[in-house]
Amino acid sequence: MSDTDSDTHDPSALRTPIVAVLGHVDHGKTSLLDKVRGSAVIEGEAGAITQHIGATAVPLDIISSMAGELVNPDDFDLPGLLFIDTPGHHSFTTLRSRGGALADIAILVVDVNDGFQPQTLEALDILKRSQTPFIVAANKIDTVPGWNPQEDAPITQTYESQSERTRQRLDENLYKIIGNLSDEGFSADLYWRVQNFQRNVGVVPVSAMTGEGVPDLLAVMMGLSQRYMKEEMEIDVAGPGVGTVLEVKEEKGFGTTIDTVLYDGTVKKDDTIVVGGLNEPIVTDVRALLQPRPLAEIRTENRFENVDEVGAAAGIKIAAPDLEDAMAGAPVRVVRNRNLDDVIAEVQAELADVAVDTAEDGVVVKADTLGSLEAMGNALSEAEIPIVRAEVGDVAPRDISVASTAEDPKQQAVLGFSVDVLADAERRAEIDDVQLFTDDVIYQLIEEYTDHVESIERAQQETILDNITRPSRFRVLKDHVFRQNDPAVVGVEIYAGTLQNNNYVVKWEGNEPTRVGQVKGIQEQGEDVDEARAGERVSVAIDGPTIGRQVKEGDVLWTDLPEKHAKILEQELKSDIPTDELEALNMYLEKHRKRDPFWGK
Ligand SMILES: Nc1nc2c(ncn2[C@@H]2O[C@H](COP(=O)(O)OP(=O)(O)OP(=O)(O)O)[C@@H](O)[C@H]2O)c(=O)[nH]1
Repeated sequence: MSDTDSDTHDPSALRTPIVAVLGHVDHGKTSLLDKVRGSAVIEGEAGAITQHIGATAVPLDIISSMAGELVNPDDFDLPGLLFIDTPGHHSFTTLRSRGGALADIAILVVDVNDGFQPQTLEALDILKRSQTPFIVAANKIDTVPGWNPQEDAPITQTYESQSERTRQRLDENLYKIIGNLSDEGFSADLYWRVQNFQRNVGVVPVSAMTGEGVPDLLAVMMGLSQRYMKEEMEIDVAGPGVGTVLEVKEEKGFGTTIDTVLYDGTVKKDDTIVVGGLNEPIVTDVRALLQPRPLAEIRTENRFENVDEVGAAAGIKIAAPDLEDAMAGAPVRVVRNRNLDDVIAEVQAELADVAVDTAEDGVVVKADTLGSLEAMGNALSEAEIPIVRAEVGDVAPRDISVASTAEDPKQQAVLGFSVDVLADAERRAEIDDVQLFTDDVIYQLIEEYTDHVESIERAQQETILDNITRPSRFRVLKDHVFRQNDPAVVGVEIYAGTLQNNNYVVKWEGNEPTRVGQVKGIQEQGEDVDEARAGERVSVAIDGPTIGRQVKEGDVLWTDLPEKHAKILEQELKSDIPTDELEALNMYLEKHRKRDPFWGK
């Protein structure tokens, strides 16, 4: 960093970049956060890192001592990094600010052995959509066979301590990850080869277990923030605070509180704030600003410490009246010296931004936060599942009532993402026959619902199939005439399809079909059966013809398919009938269409 740069900006006016951690389950998000926090505590001795509500602030000097020579504090004027404590893309989608992601920068954790997994792709999709710069932590390098661990060392030093073979194994896995990133449209490389972090994604090999590569990770994040995000970090330190609700929580002695990440300005005790609520913006006065007590004092009666003022970026618990309807993911704005109506309008505009498109008919969707509701909206729209109502909150009886009025049984469903189902809602669902789906992973939730839709569709098809005449083609066997007529009884072999009792039978002469009679019984080896399938030889009683006249030995006969049935079979049930039946159907259609090209269309 040049001197001129640091001269022109007052360092106190730059806020801490907010960092979020994403990745597939078990790839090590929590461990990596713990490692950074744990190392920071050791490096900084007591009190150097500050525990916020929902976040941990690691100041620049601590980062510098953790990263060693990789981070020279004189090169930076950003105050450090603020790590959001809840990993995963769920919290990431919750953490939004004016139309974008609240996190300024993200770490995508990928298990170096496991590689890309479904939630890695989901996380990438979210990062792409929100245009959040990110780096990839290729985690668990210590599990590469033959690994020689170097506690907390930078990656170059670690590399030098590995055997040729081990290094090769690691490299292979790293290049696989780089290839996967490229498949998803991100040009990526090992971080030390990346010149422009705005254009290329840097991959940092790390171990959350041994701390190897953690110095590199911190250095890259500091560098990236300082170089490309400094302007966005400039805030009006004394200005009215702006933040996002992380969580709405009941707190003994304080009533309903909102855990908030403040990303601009300050919030003070007694400030009037506007908070996004379920029905309308909530206007209230800050009664208390609460921070967790430092670790050493955690045993005291009171878990929180009262403060008079907080500046961005910070995680803070706000206690104020009337917060019951506050929504996680909703905006929080301090009014201070401004027109209240203007601030309310700003909050309303932000809420309108995340409104999910609803249709006349569709499923009911509930989610725990505004951001996750929006993510559900996107995912459902991609899956072409219409939504009739989308709201933040637990599944309540009135959601069931709405779902129960859907005409299409497939839409008599409630999809709840990361929410609870209230007991009376569950009872109501049972009575009203409304299907409830809840999950903490969006794609799984959608999969459960589409499976359900498919099973309904299958059942519908099966009912149709039960009521439809099935095609068949069969031959009257030579020397198997057991009775001439009233009814005629003959041995037949089914070539294709299914011959069923009571089917009418047709014979083609040239292009002309003639109905010759009706099946009045099928016997297989002396036993009465309802149908005979392709390949089987059975004896059939046919009421109508006399053998030797309308029907002769060796004749090929067909089930007489009503035109309407032929049409349904061809247009809707093709994939539901066996191949041989389809073959019989096609031959039958072809015969008819020689005569009348529009038959069965
Ligand atoms: N050997 C090794 N194990 C690791 C490393 N990082 C994480 N693990 C282990 O991998 C498992 C999953 O780690 P977590 O940190 O819980 O993973 P996560 O991504 O936070 O998982 P969820 O929060 O469940 O999504 C744990 O058993 C960790 O001990 C690493 O670098 N090396």
